[in-house]
Amino acid sequence: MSMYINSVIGKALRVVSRQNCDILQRIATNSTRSMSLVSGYSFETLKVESPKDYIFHVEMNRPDKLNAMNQIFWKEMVECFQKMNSDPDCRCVVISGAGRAFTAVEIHFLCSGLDLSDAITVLSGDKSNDIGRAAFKIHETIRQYQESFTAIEKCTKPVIAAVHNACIGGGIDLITACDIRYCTSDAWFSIKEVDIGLAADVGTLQRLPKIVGNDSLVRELAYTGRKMFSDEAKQLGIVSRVFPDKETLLSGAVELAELIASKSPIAVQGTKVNLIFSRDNSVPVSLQYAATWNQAMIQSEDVMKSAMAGINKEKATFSKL
Ligand SMILES: CC/C=C\C=C\CC(=O)SCCNC(=O)CCNC(=O)[C@H](O)C(C)(C)COP(=O)(O)OP(=O)(O)OC[C@H]1O[C@@H](n2cnc3c(N)ncnc32)[C@H](O)[C@@H]1OP(=O)(O)O
Repeated sequence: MSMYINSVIGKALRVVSRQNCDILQRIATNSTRSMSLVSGYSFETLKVESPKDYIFHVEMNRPDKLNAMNQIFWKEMVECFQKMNSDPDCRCVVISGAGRAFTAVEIHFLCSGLDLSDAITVLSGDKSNDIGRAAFKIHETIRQYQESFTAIEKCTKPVIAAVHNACIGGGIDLITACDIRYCTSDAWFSIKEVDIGLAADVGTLQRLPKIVGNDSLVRELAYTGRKMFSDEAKQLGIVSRVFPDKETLLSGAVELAELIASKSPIAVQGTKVNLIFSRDNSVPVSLQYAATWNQAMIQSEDVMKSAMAGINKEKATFSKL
């Protein structure tokens, strides 16, 4: 019994001393950090800033083209989210679009990096271009584009999509890979692929039905490409909050990110991993996975810290992960 008490006291002391180190470290960081680009995150199509401790704001940054997604974007998304995944200074991400629209995918880069007219040539049976080889190449490209949004799911830090104005085609693929979606009242959504003669192929058809839980409506939207406005998106649960304008949207998203980032990163990231696992697996298999996950994670110092903070009505701070 005394061994147990000693170990609890020992653990608690270690927790408190690390808490103090954390606080000092945070004060030091705060005094030097300016609200600017995060170093090491230099991209052409994405701007990454840190508005608050542990919060990263990724802004799609091609405002002149309404944040159309070009080849550089597809590549940079993977690099950026992989980097944030292993960055201990990042605990929660907000993604938004610069300028007047969230995103309107650039149609020139469909089909194996060719522009649309090249693609049409291939599809109309250009004999100089073997169909089998072209298909393999296109397959590879589509898989790469899929990875650009799967990278959002693979990043264990929660990602909040802040959508204003147009969210078209690939924009919906992107936001359905995010954890939480907020939008402005002027936001509208369109599964536009059908209008360019395509079945959506980078995530919408796979993820949206699991978000919405209304199969009939998903089919209606996907077969017609019709605009869905923010009130309908909210009613369906595609977005969880609607804000009057972009400014309030972004501050609402950052506020939510701050709350998430104040929790144990072990708990938050474990929750994301388990939610995604459960979405893709049966309840019994997912329960088994959760037990295996927590047989290790429950031993984290964060559990003790959280419990003590709760008892003492204090705010816990957690070491970097
Ligand atoms: C493997 C496949 C992976 C992904 C597949 C995804 C499929 C899709 O995303 S399908 C959807 C494709 N996108 C569209 O159909 C949207 C096309 N754009 C529009 O309909 C309009 O631009 C608008 C969004 C309704 C806005 O209209 P408006 O306000 O009149 O602005 P514009 O003058 O049209 O645009 C301003 C500027 O942006 C450029 N731009 C807009 N959309 C695209 C785009 N999709 N691709 C490339 N560029 C785009 C537009 O050309 C203008 O540029 P300028 O240089 O000023 O001319």
